[in-house]
This record gives sequence, C-alpha cells and structure tokens, in this order.
Amino acid sequence: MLKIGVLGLQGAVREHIHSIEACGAEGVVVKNVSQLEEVDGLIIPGGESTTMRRLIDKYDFMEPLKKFAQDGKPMFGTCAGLIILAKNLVGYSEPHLGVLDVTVERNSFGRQKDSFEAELMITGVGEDFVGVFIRAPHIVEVGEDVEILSKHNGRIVAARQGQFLGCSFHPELTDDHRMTQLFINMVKESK
Ligand SMILES: NC(=O)CC[C@H](N)C(=O)O
Repeated sequence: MLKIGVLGLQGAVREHIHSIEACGAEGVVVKNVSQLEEVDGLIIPGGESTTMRRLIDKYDFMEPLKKFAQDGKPMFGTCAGLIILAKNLVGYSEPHLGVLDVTVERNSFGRQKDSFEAELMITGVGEDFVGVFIRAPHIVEVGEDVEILSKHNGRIVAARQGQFLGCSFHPELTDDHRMTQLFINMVKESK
C-alpha cells in the first residue's frame, strides 16, 4: 500500500489523512524527521505559513525536506503548503523550501473574500471541483516547466511541475477526493 505523509507540525492535518484513506492509501502524520523515510510522498497542509516555517526550523525539518525533494519524491502543498513549496514569494526576499518554480502572493483574494468556495475546472481532475479558499494565496507567475492546472477569475490556483503539485485552496475540506487522488497517482507514477 502506498504511504502518503502529511507534515504534522501545524494546520489541517487530520482532514488530509482522511482524504488519503478515502483514496485507499495509508496516511501518516509526519511529526519526526525520521518518518520522512517511511513515506512515498508528502502533503504540506494549509494553516499559517509563517507559523509552519517556525516549526519547520524548530524541529530541524528544513534540510530533510529539501533532501526529500532532491530525491525526487512527490510533494503536494495546499494553501499555506503551496507558500512553503514556492520558489518566490511576493514581498519576501527568501522562499521557504523554494522547490516549486512559481511566484506566490499570500492572502491575495482580498478582505471581503477572506473565505469562499468556487467551482473550478482542474486539468486531470474535472470541471466541477469545489475549491474551498481560506485567506488563500494565488500563483502570480509560473516557470516554463510548470503546467497550470486551474484558474479562478484569471488567477492561477493550481499548478504542477514534475513531482511537485500546489494549489491555493483546501482540497481536503470536502468529500470530493479527486485532487488527493491526482497526487496519489503522481506518487504511484514516481515509484
Ligand atoms: N488556509 C491557509 O492555509 C491560509 C494561508 C495563510 N494565509 C498563509 O499565508 O500562510
């Protein structure tokens, strides 16, 4: 059985585990660096990227996460997780992991729309995926190897570059597990 880890330092961890299990894979809450060796792919959940980064540093996850990426293992960042994966962040001089070749702007859907749902057309997933956006970031620009998978009101909200997948919304907060399945398929292909 495929083992999919969810970085368990902060954020919407349990919901991702539930979604992974609904797709027939094993979900592992990754709280220790050594657990990275057990998993075939890793989800970095939504939450608060600055807090998550602080905990990544505190528990010495930065180098092991970079190695996980260098080893070609698939990674999926959702919302704050997308911010953690991105190579460039608008208004910041340094990225966090900096592995997915996109530029991301935080909290970029404006105050009135702090949280909202929108039906999305997502390549490889479907035409009617309900995305839950919570103080969501969006992708401002993508590098040339990056495939844009979805846009909402002209803004890029999902993209893939080889082993890396990122989205602005929270795919784990509905009972529609197609986005999680897309990632699990990437993990299968990488084995
Ligand atoms: N739902 C989320 O993950 C919100 C992300 C958060 N606004 C951040 O900048 O980290």
